[in-house]
Amino acid sequence: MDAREMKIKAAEAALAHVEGGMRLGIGTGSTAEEFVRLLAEKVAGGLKVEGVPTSERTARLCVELGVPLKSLDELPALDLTIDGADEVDAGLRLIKGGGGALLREKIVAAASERMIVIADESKLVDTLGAFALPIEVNPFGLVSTRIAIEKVAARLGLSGELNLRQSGDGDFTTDGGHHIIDASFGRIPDAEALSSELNSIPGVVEHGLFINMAALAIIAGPAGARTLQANR
Ligand SMILES: O=C(CO)[C@H](O)[C@H](O)COP(=O)(O)O
Repeated sequence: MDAREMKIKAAEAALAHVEGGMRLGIGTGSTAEEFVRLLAEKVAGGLKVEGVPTSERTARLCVELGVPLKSLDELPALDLTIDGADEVDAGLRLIKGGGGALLREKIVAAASERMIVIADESKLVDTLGAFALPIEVNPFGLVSTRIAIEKVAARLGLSGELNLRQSGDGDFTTDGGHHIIDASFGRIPDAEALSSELNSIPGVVEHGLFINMAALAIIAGPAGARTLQANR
């Protein structure tokens, strides 16, 4: 089974949690897009759901495939969000934001009664941090914000390169008009502490640590999909 087939397996298993009438948060990334494709088939077959997309990219795919969309202001309380992740640990702590949508993803997940993460098994880790942590920052005062991030990291015994994410024509800009610093800290033994320290920096808009947000993770490997439950 190749990586795409594993993503489809995870998306199929997540679809089993979707019921008619649900208000869905719809994630961003290649795994979430497999979910959108499967959801669109169900919608074409008569399933009635309304979705709130977590990015312009996901919104475009949903429109193309006929998945009905609303804004989060129109549907401020959601039943379920299905989204991918860059890393998942056994406590269902996540690193997200590889696709640059972490702010809307976190807002949408927080507005949902439940979040289910879908991923292939390459995303499952013992300790978060092999994937560089995306930190969404305001373009104003970037240098100061960067220094503040370095200080916070040093207090927690972390260090590593901070790279301002680039796209084809310059600095990457998120749907919200911000930039992303990818922080290669390596192992993050205390994700909770790093999360709250980063949240205290004014230039940090949001970061890609999702803690106590996912209720289930559906992880697909060659033998099929298995479900990990948050123990809280
Ligand atoms: O957080 C995300 C986007 O901001 C994605 O969910 C994450 O990057 C995983 O993407 P993929 O399913 O393509 O590996």
